[in-house]
Amino acid sequence: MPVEEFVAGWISGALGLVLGHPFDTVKVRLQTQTTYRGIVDCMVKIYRHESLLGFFKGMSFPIASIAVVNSVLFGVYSNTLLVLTATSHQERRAQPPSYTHIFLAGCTGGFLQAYCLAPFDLIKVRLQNQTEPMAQPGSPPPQYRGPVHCAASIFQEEGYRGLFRGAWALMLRDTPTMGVYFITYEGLCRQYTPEGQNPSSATVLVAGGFAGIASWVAATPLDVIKSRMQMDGLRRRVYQGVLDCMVSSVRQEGLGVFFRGVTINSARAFPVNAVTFLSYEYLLRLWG
Ligand SMILES: C[N+](C)(C)CCCC[C@H](N)C(=O)O
Repeated sequence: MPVEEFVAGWISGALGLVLGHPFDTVKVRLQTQTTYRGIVDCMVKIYRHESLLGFFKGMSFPIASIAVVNSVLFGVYSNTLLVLTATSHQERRAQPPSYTHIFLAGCTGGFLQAYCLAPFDLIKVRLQNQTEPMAQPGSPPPQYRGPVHCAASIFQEEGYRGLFRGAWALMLRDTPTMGVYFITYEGLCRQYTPEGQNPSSATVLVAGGFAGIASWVAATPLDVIKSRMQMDGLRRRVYQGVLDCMVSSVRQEGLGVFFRGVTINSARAFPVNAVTFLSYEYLLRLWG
């Protein structure tokens, strides 16, 4: 099995992740808390109350897990294409796979990465939602002292299954939208690249950026539900399941609830995924 896609996926994912984490924290807060009036209000409050560090809450686990998560996504995507079309990544410019195959490979990658991502994403969301300033002597300590403490408390209180809270919503979110992600990327690259050639860096940046936006716009409704399911269970359990969470969120807040965080998500998605795809393509070319 070709391994360079796995390694390239890991490194490129890590670069994108650091760049996008501050936006991600604002997004998660807007989706799950009602105290903020909008993006700017949320940013100002985080900065005043928690300093710049507040934006980087919950980042260490995603950094540690991105090795697994992004390498599974890109590695499975590329190897599924290899199975479906019998072409390796070196041959794919000359013999481009069909969009159906790209979509199917993206969905497969998305489905498997969601399983690896679920516990890490849960811990990230729980930590991002702690609004206490970090390390202030005298103030009451936050519920979770850090990622390991958070994982251990969830495990103690809710068992192994507790670590997979929201995993269903995450899988439903990522399986089709990772198909959208790769289709948009490939489609845009092909559109702006002469046949048989490699896309230019500018093309890769723009195609990657728009792939991020398109897939995140499609993913936002289930992203909101996912984040809410993950926060559920922290105190008392409110939702019975994914469907119940959808229905009661719409009843209480109207259909607009499905688009909470979509603006900040898109603003984050462009740079993150431009950098992710550029470094991914660059590394693969470097290794031949
Ligand atoms: C499928 N879904 C839209 C959820 C994600 C697509 C982009 C994934 C990327 N690592 C990022 O964090 O932006």
